[in-house]
Amino acid sequence: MAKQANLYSFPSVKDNLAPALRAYVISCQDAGLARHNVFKVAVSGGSLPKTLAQALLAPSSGPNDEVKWDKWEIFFADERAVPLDHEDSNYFLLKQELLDKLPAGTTPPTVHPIDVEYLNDTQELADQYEQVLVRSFASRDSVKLPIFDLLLLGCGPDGHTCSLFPGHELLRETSAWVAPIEDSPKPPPRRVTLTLPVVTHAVRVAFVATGSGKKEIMKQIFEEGAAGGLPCAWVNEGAGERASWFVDNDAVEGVSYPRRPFSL
Ligand SMILES: O=C(O)[C@H](O)[C@@H](O)[C@H](O)[C@H](O)COP(=O)(O)O
Repeated sequence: MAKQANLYSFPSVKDNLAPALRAYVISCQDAGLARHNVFKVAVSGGSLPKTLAQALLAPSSGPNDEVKWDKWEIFFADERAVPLDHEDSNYFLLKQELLDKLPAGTTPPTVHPIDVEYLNDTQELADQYEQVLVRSFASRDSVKLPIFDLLLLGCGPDGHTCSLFPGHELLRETSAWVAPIEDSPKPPPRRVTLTLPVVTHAVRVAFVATGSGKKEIMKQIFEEGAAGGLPCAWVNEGAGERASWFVDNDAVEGVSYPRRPFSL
């Protein structure tokens, strides 16, 4: 049986979680660079970009602690079907929180937003984004599924991740890499998302969940496991020890699941 997902819990987001997340992301980056001289990462929306910015915009402490932005290829784990300058856009959020704040003189990462020409048709929007992945991954890694070096995901209060919601038929998607959703329970309703097989196939999957509002859902995810039917728990089951949770103590207070001391 695959080993269990790692649960790392920290007293403070700024002082402990963010530095640990930085170290983790840099180790995934360095592994990606060693494998194929590029770091392919997909990010979610929600609170993730802000925490990520806290982690990655901190000054480097030495040669082993460098974010090599010019080697990053950034994709979106899910995206809302809105223009790229819309306040609901995950691209816009990442841009505001992180990309626009890179130190002056930084060679920017390659970023792959959705093609807004197809906003009126979410199936076409998803198909076009899948083609972006095919162009980047298929010839080099695998033709069956793309293998991201890292996925950086959030966890919703209902146990969703990306735009994969509990009980939704999208969870049964087995062939598409990117799928449309028209009835997201979290607004806005029209989105595209990586599918579950793509998520569980990544080299590493990191979840970030903070605040006491996450306590109840964290109990269900970690105590009931995949049997509870929540997308986050299915990712844990599919990815096993390749999945790591970066949470603050408030989010997992009273949750029965072994915490690991953070180490790389
Ligand atoms: O576009 C989205 O809505 C997000 O990608 C979504 O999957 C998010 O990550 C979770 O809802 C957690 O959001 P919070 O981190 O804000 O709780």
